[in-house]
This record gives sequence, C-alpha cells and structure tokens, in this order.
Amino acid sequence: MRTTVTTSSTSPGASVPTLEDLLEAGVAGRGVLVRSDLNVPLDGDRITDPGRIIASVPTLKALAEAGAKVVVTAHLGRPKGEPDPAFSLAPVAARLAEELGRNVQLASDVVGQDALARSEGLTDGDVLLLENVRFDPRETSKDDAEREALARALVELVGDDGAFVSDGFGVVHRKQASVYDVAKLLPHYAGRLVAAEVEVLRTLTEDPERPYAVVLGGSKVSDKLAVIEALAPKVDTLVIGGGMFYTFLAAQGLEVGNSLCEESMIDTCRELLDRFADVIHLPVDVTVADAFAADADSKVVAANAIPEGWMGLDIGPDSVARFATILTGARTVFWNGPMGVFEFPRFSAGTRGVAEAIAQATGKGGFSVVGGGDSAAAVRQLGLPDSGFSHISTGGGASLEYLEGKTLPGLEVLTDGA
Ligand SMILES: Nc1ncnc2c1ncn2[C@@H]1O[C@H](COP(=O)(O)OP(=O)(O)O)[C@@H](O)[C@H]1O
Ligand SMILES: O=C(OP(=O)(O)O)[C@H](O)COP(=O)(O)O
Repeated sequence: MRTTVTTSSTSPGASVPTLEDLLEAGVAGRGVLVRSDLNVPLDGDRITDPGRIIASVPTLKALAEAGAKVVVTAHLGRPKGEPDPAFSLAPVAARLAEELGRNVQLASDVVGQDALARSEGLTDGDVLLLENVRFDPRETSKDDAEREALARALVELVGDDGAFVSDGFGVVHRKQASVYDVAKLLPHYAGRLVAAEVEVLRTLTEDPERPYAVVLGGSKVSDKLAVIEALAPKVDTLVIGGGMFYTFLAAQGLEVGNSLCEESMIDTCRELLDRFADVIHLPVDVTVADAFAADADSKVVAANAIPEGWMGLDIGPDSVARFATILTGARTVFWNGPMGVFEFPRFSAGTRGVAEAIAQATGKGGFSVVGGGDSAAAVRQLGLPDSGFSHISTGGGASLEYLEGKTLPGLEVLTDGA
C-alpha cells in the first residue's frame, strides 16, 4: 500500500512505501532494521515521560508479531560520539520490553562484536535494541563516506535480504547514518508513526485556518532560531518564550544575566525583530532564579530588568496573560518548546498557562498541534489532558522544519522506491 507522503510542505506528495507494504510482502524470518526515536527525558535512569517509547510500539509490535527479526537503532540525548553510560539506552530497553510485552535484548555496542553476535542469534519475533547510535561518531558525521560506513555496518546486522523501516519521526530532519544513509542501502518503508505524523502536519500546511499562531520555546536555541525566518511569513503570530527568548533580549542590547543565550545568533535575532516586528511577540516579564535548581531563589522581574548574575527560567504572569489573549483567539496553533524549565515546579507556570490557552483554543474548535519530546512531556507531566490538543507530535525540530517547508532528508530518502 504505497502512500502519498508529502516529504516537505512545498514539494508535491511522493509515493512512499509503508510498513503495510512490507508486512504484506511477508517478513517472517527476515531481518528488519528499524530507526525509532526513543529519546525520552530521564531523571537519572528514571524515564520521566515514556511518550516516544509508547509511540514506537505499533510498528515494532507489528513486525515482531509478523515474525521479523527486529533490530532497533535509536539515540538518547547528545553524547560526544563515544560511549557514555549517562546516555545508555538500558532504561529504555527495559521500558520498551514492558510496553511491547516481550523480551528486548540490549546490545552493549552499536555495531560491534556484541551487536553482531546478538543479531546472528535472533530468531523470528525477537527484538534487539542496539546501544545509543550516537556513541559512534560516524552517526552525525558531515562526511558522507563516514556515515555510509556506519550505515553499511548497521545493514550487516539484518543480512542481505534485510529491510529498513523509518519510524523515528523526531529525527527525520537529521541527515544521519541511521536515519538517511541506511535507507539508501536497503529496501525502505515509512513506519506507522512516521506516516501518521506526516499526515497530520500536512493538514497544517494546507491553508491553515486563520489566525495561525506558532509558539516557540525550549532550549535548542540555535536549531530553532534558524526556523523563524522561514516560518514568520507564513503565520499571523509568532510567540517566543523559553530559552529562545534571551538571545532576542540580547539583540535589543538588554541584560540577560546568566540566562541561556546564543551569542552567534544575536545579529540574526536583531534582523528578525526588524523584519517581523508585527508578527513576533516576546515576554514582557520573566521569573528569574539565582541558580539552575528546583529550590533556587526566584522572583518575577520585567524582561528589561534581569539582574546581573540571575537567569530567566520561566516567562512571568503578565506575559502569560498577554500570550493567552493571543492564543485563545487563534484557529490554528503549533507549539514547540516549553516556556520555562517546567521540570522544576516553581518554573512551570508559564508552560502551564500557555498550554491551557492552547487547550481553550482547541475547545473552541481550533486546530492545535504540540510537538517535541519535552513539550509533549510537559503536557503530560503538568496533568493537562491530551484532549486539549488536536495532535501531540513526537517531533519538535522535525515538525518545525516540515512546517517551514524544508525537505526533510529522512523523508526524502524514502521516496525513491523500495
Ligand atoms: N529559560 C530556559 N532556560 C533553560 N532551559 C529552558 C528554558 N526554558 C525551557 N528550557 C528547557 O528546554 C527544554 C526543552 O527544549 P527542547 O528540546 O527545545 O524542546 P522539545 O523537546 O519540546 O522540542 C526543557 O528541558 C526545558 O527545561
Ligand atoms: O528530541 C528530539 O527532537 P526535539 O527536541 O526537537 O523534539 C529528537 O530526538 C532529535 O534529537 P536531536 O535534536 O538531538 O537530533
């Protein structure tokens, strides 16, 4: 069942083979490499939100039940291209086993001796999770040959008649070995999660009902600032909070104290403020802290009066009120990135306020999507009902780049036939 998957919001739909095609062809006894996004938030080795693991289950379960020898590759966080126990997928393997209701082996390496030996020992319906693929520096290398070498090693684990299923929606914007290069070497298919996510985002790009508001926050500042230029002309309102905000403050020559700030993007932010003054809405007040800690001293200050030595960890109440007015009146909302460090209750009010305003817009018949590992986690952690949003996406950066109109490498590579 080839499906028309729109690989970017500006290119026409392309025919992409899906998991259903692979299942129809039969996978019993066949090695299938699956790229999942299992990048869940952790507190030590406790998973604080298993959303991405749960979202990966339908594809993995279908393959295992159909008798495939399933080899899963995934990343966790941003380790420095070498093994680091703090970024081990061990807690994820245990949780995945629970969710799948079947044993999940964890290889202690990515494509090394243990991965090879375990993959050779797989029987029909077995699931093997490889250790964090970003422990191998070739995964994120800019050098095509290096990435291809890792891809070849991954392919070896599923044998000559293997197949590749791309199901890590949160990483399809990354041109990385396990996302992009492997698809060039194996018959490839879009997994159930990828197909479903793209379908929802497509509806957001096709003549969204106005007013259309995008809310940006979070901490991946340089990644997401790059998206604003392309997104701003497409929307009526761009609300900016979270860690994204302070580079905009610095661009206005204001004090940011110890807040997150991307020095190299200050000029870009200044230009964005000049060009899109009528679209961009920034916080007017912030909650600052004297340390990055749950029990830090904190106070609300005007955004233009951050004391030296303090850091902004949330947007303030006046900002929430202003943003809520804008958002409750919107007919289409996309939100990526928490408004503050919601993991610390004292700095979660901004994220809660914005989430509640979006939920109100949804309740009035608006269409809303929240995207991103931490944003989705925030919605659940703050006890907000899933029903407040039309769709909760597993991908933040991936969704944003899709909405921006970029061609996503991990989707594009699936279109050239299996
Ligand atoms: N003002 C801030 N300073 C530092 N970190 C922040 C700030 N606001 C939000 N964050 C952090 O941003 C993280 C999420 O960012 P990001 O990965 O960009 O979002 P998502 O996973 O939803 O795409 C959260 O862990 C949150 O604590
Ligand atoms: O967490 C993720 O993206 P998101 O924070 O944009 O939702 C994905 O797992 C991608 O991770 P990356 O941004 O380190 O490539």
